[in-house]
Amino acid sequence: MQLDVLTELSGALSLTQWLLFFLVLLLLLSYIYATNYHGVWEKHGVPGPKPWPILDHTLDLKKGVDAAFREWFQKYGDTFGAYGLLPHRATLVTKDLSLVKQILVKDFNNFSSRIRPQKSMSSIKDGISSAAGNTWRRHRQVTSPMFTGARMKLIMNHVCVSAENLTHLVKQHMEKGELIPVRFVCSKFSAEVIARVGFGIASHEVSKEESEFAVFSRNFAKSTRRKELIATSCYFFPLIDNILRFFKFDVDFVDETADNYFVTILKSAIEERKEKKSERDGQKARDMLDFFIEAAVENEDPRLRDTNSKTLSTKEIIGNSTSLIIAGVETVSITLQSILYCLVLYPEIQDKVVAEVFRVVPPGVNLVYEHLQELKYTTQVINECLRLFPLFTSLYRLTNETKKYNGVKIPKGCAVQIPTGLIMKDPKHWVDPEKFDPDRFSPENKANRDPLAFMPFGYGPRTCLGMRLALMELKVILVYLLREVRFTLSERTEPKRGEDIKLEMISRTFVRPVKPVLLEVHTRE
Ligand code: HEM
Repeated sequence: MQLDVLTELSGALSLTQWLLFFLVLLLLLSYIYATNYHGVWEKHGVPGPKPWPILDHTLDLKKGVDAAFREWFQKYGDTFGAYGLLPHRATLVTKDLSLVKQILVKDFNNFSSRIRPQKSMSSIKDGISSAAGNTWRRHRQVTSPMFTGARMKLIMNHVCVSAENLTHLVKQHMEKGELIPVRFVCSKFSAEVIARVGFGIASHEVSKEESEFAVFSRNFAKSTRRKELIATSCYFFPLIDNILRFFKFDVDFVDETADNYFVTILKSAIEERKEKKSERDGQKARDMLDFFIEAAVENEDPRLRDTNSKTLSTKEIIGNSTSLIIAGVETVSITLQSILYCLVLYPEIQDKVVAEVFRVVPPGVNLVYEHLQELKYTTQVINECLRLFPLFTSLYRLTNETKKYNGVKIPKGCAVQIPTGLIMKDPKHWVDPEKFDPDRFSPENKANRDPLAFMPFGYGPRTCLGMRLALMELKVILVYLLREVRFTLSERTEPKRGEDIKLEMISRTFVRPVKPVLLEVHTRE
């Protein structure tokens, strides 16, 4: 009977009518799919902007995420519900620090998974920053001992060698009368540090003119306009992403060539270390790879399912290694770029930092770990740069189960976005927030502020794993550079004297200057 109806219908409709019918059906299904998560916040009484069908808030966000969020915070208060800020998710956005504390610290178990604004199918998908729940705990147990204070003290000499190499490179540019391409030279430094302390690769290998390790780690996260456009479409229809990947389109924010390069060198390094493992039994780990090898088990090992075991499969070791490279190279070099930019904008602050550096580490004295604690004003300057030029402007979490916090019900599966960039400029916590003022971080001023108002490295159990290493690198390099040279702006530099720096958001994840900073450099008298 049904077959008869269909046969009759197929005869009654022309080809064009059939095509139209399927087009309307496709649009209808797309509409249902793209809006099936709307209404969550209305149901739970969380205020927020109304989404557009299919486009969610894309049109509002055209003025910039910060501008749109500021407007919505003004209208709806410190917490609002939105849609599609993360791919195909209802997203709770909050700058209410007591709710932030519940999410990042007090009820961490309900928010232990991170959600990324963009998906990657590269090796990093098997590493710590993508790991969820119990798998993340296992990864963190293996990796945390690599970044303790005692470990930093042990590896500081490697950082110093790399800092010396960078200072030499800067002086070479200076002698040729060239401007300093700050991000380029700084990423050589941070790549060299990771190569040495991570994988035991000698620094002269990395400091070679355009070494592969340095070039690939600088270009590991590579975004193009085409990729950004595709990523935006995938927000509404994540299926598009899968289809494009199936047909081998390059849509990943991680550069495939760089990923292949690192996976290849890591595979052979892991094999080599495993073979020599028995020779090193009982000896202390020399680098991060040694820590990984200690935790290495076969892919099918049942201990991989035990949260408390310190184990990783080979795939996870590779994923963690590439995650540390991607997380450790550009982050430090872009931050160093902002710090040097702030120092040239405020020469009187550069003078104060230099005075402290010479007081703590006088000429002829070798820098040691204990000196770093004494660089109090330099640390204040670094913090103020991280506040004004945060690399990551939001933290993201995924809710494991439906729960109510401070009267706000957050349903299971919803994303949470904490706009740390805006919190670090919120007049509620910061007087005259746009002003560069390192004294905000004096002990007295810090004591009067909620610690959650300053989160450049995140907060709680899932905070940045490499924070200690990053801060050590930044302080060491400032000591080495500022003892030798002075940075300035001129008519030749980028930005020129009197011009403002323009920033852009890459892969909806991190912020960096649109044009790489180029500075003048002079010998310090
Ligand atoms: C100035 C430099 C850096 C900044 C501003 C920075 C910032 C951040 C932020 C905001 C997070 C997310 C935290 C959260 O979700 O609560 C993060 C995570 C992470 N960072 Fe950093 N980071 C820096 C340098 C480094 C370095 C040098 C390394 C290692 C070599 C590193 C490794 C990681 C890892 C592995 C994670 C993921 C941790 C996890 O999921 O458990 N970072 N970082």
